Amino acid sequence: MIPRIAFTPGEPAGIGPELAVRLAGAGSFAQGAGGSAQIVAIADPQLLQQAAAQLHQPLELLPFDPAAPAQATPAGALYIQPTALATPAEAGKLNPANAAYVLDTLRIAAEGCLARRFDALVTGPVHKGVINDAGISFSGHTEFFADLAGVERVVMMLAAEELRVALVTTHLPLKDVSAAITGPRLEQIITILHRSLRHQFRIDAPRIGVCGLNPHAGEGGHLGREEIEVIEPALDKLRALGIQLIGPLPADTLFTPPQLARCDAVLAMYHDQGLPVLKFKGFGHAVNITLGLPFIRTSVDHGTALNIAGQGIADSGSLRAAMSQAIELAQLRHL
Ligand SMILES: NC(=O)C1=CN([C@@H]2O[C@H](COP(=O)(O)OP(=O)(O)OC[C@H]3O[C@@H](n4cnc5c(N)ncnc54)[C@H](O)[C@@H]3O)[C@@H](O)[C@H]2O)C=CC1
Ligand SMILES: NCC(=O)COP(=O)(O)O
Repeated sequence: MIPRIAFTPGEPAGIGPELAVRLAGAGSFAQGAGGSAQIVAIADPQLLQQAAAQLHQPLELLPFDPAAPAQATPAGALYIQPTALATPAEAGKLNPANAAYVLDTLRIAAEGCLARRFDALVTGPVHKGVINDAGISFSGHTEFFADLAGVERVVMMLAAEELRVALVTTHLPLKDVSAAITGPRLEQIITILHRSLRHQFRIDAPRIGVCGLNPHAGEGGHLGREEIEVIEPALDKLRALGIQLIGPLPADTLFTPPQLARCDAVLAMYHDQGLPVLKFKGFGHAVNITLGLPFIRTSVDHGTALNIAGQGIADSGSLRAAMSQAIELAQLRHL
């Protein structure tokens, strides 16, 4: 089976367009770890050709026909579903006029996944700020796809070699985190994480390490009571259902090698509790996976990198890893 993968390069002024060209050049999806695939870029063709010219790398854009059987993408090429920019993009210079274009590409890709025209979706980085500057409320792909698919709860998990970190809360101001950590939310998140580790990552009896929220996991209630009042009762309920949970442990204890060796995944309470550790371990080849959606979605571990956009020095390792992971998950789904 040749999976058909939708690919959105993301913010047109960021490194996404040049990473698309690098991805095509590497041809890693034609003969890569995940096997062969048909990659369909949902993007402005001129934008991709402009990036190819900047990199002095040829890029062939092949017309995408959803009615034709999926075919492996040849090295040096991408299939394209053309989507027009509102205005030409300049590397490194954000323009709110193109925010609607970015969201159009995401919507086309996700709707294609929901309609089973695509087997998975790989996203490049978007700039959340410029979309909001355009007057469109947007906090991230994760939340956008959950809304579009009509799913109440999804889980953001980033995976590098030997470390998986999932988050209870995602793009939330720190002052709102405590109130967002509720028993029902923890139960939903851990259930989705557990199910995905079993069925998508083929771990029979996953062990999940859970961070506390407060320093020293609350120090017995002297440094915060969320562990005692919310987290521990939720974990006890889930343990009674047979889920193996370690914690809540202080995050600075859980993220030590002996504790990590006991866990198949770590659940962090908020974005910057878990992701700095993951990025220290695997930045450049880690993959962001949204669990709990009705379709497979993976993404890069980095942002738009405006400071280096257009210079031809952006590392495509994480995009290639995200592509391989999506191909692998799509193939497993069809077994
Ligand atoms: N998957 C996504 O759509 C993500 C989007 N973002 C968004 O990206 C924007 C910029 O975020 P920042 O915090 O500046 O993070 P960033 O990841 O864009 O940049 C941080 C540093 O890493 C470098 N860097 C990032 N990717 C690189 C690559 N592939 N090769 C070489 N160097 C690379 C950058 O040059 C910069 O020095 C924000 O709007 C943020 O929300 C951030 C993370 C993920
Ligand atoms: N730090 C990861 C991140 O912000 C990616 O978010 P999303 O756009 O994939 O939801």
